[in-house]
Amino acid sequence: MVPELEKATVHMKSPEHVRRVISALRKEGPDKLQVVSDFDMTLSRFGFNGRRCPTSHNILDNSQVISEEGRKKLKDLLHYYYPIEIDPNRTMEEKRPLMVEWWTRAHGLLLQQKILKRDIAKIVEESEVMLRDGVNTFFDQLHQHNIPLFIFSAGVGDILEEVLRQAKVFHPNVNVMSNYMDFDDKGVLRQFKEPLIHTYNKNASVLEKTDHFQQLSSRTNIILLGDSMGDLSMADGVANVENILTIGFLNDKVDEQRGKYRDAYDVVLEKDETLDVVNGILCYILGDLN
Ligand SMILES: Nc1ccn([C@@H]2O[C@H](COP(=O)(O)O)[C@@H](O)[C@H]2O)c(=O)n1
Ligand SMILES: [Mg+2]
Repeated sequence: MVPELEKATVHMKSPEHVRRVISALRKEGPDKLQVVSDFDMTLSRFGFNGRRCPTSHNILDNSQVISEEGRKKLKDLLHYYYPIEIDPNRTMEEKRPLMVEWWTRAHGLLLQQKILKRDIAKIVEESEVMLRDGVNTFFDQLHQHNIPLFIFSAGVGDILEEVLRQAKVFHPNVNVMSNYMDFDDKGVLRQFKEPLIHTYNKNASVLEKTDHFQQLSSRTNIILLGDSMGDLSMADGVANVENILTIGFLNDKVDEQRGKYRDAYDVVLEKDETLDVVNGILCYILGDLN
């Protein structure tokens, strides 16, 4: 039904459940469907040619507008907190305060740097960010069929929006919820807007000021894409979910995290830098409409 599900990167705890959900999504059609996706390391690539690709935070951290000392401090934070973020032996409850600590300290350092709004396009242009292979097909299929795509990211909203703009995929069906920068009247970064979104609070608790999911109340079928265990709660704010297919990219510490990912996500894509499987599933669901 979806040849891409035969790829060696694909792992499913229950292929039968996956088949059943995909059939239901196809039967009910695009008018009932919405897609909820993480950004960093889900729509963007984790690595290329053996090197890590930057997250939306890293795009800023590594840029020339940050002093050498600032860059070093931001890197030190990454090296300390990232292993905690992905540690399969710690609970989310243990991780939450530490993630708040990481984001707060990193944003505090960025605030000391006099980042200008007008520099964002150049910062992104000069970065090493890469979107996953197949990203154009993904965005174009959703746009063509008026399927809403909600990008729910603990990254930096202004940066990720610019990445999408430069890739020419920021279509009107795309909405973003993320950490946005607040600039003063001279265009200098003065703070990050509330609420702070980190890896383990991507749920209805930070969506109070938006009625995005309420506006889409007839779309009770969901495809959810993520790369973290925290991403699994991104669609918790959707009422009356009928069918949900969760697809998880397992990018890092694969052997250690495999068990948890296979238990939690319907489809796990191990070290797969493409959107081939997602596109194959969408292509099947949209079937004759394509
Ligand atoms: N200072 C920081 C804080 C977080 N990160 C990474 O960003 C990712 C969050 O964005 P999503 O789009 O994936 O929600 C997360 O994986 C952190 O590792 C960072 O690079 N720097
Ligand atoms: Mg991510």
